[in-house]
Amino acid sequence: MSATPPRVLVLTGGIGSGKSTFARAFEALGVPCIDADALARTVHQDPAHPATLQIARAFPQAMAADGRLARGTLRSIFALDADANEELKRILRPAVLALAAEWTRRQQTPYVVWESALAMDQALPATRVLVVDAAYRNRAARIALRNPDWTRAQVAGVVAMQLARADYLARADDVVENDGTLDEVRVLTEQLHRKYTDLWS
Ligand SMILES: CC(C)(COP(=O)(O)OP(=O)(O)OC[C@H]1O[C@@H](n2cnc3c(N)ncnc32)[C@H](O)[C@@H]1O)[C@@H](O)C(=O)NCCC(=O)NCCS
Ligand SMILES: Nc1ncnc2c1ncn2[C@@H]1O[C@H](COP(=O)(O)OP(=O)(O)OP(=O)(O)O)[C@@H](O)[C@H]1O
Repeated sequence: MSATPPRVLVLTGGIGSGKSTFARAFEALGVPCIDADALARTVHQDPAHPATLQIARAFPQAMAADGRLARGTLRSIFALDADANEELKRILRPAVLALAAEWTRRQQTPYVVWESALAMDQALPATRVLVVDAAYRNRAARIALRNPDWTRAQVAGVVAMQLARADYLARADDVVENDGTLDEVRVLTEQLHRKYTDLWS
């Protein structure tokens, strides 16, 4: 294990902007990446986790019969109720942060990537923030391909509950545009990786 923990590059942006796509490109360059949504899922899909029990007390209508948080609740419950969404994030945040910090300490690279759509409204501890930005029409079209069961209104509902584009951009150290091809994603990621390696090696 290295003496100093890796720097944390927070990779953020709105739903469908391309965070996971950039995370895969960083991974291909040997940078360890972790996804806050996936960590949240390990928590709320464990019926015995204290945070899941807390969610069940606050939102019994959001639970599946097996005691896990039901998938699909983002569209049907949390996107429709800002207070409920804040409460869900407040419950999950400490558990997600603890898992992310513990994972980070085990990495041995100069930096790691934490991917999260909620990075900035959740004030994740970051060395640097990289925002993925894409035109709304591209995001909506990509989400429609990835999640064919989501209506346009549901996509718009989730977008409305996230930070505004200007707020993401205002808090970015770096911004990367994702309106081109996957080849362009690879090239842009290589450029960013060179920059971060120069900064942090
Ligand atoms: C609400 C949940 C159960 C919905 O799960 P579901 O499988 O239906 O959606 P999925 O996880 O694939 O999310 C899809 C996308 O929606 C966006 N999103 C997810 N949760 C939220 C939220 N609470 N608020 C705004 N956008 C969100 C992200 O862009 C995400 O990638 C899940 O997304 C979740 O646990 N969200 C909270 C995550 C959280 O609070 N993390 C703490 C970070 S520190
Ligand atoms: N440049 C691109 N060209 C073609 N398809 C892309 C591009 N970028 C992303 N996609 C596709 O768009 C969809 C959304 O991208 P991705 O999952 O990376 O976004 P995200 O920001 O992680 O989304 P979420 O917040 O929902 O997790 C995926 O199916 C992905 O394969």
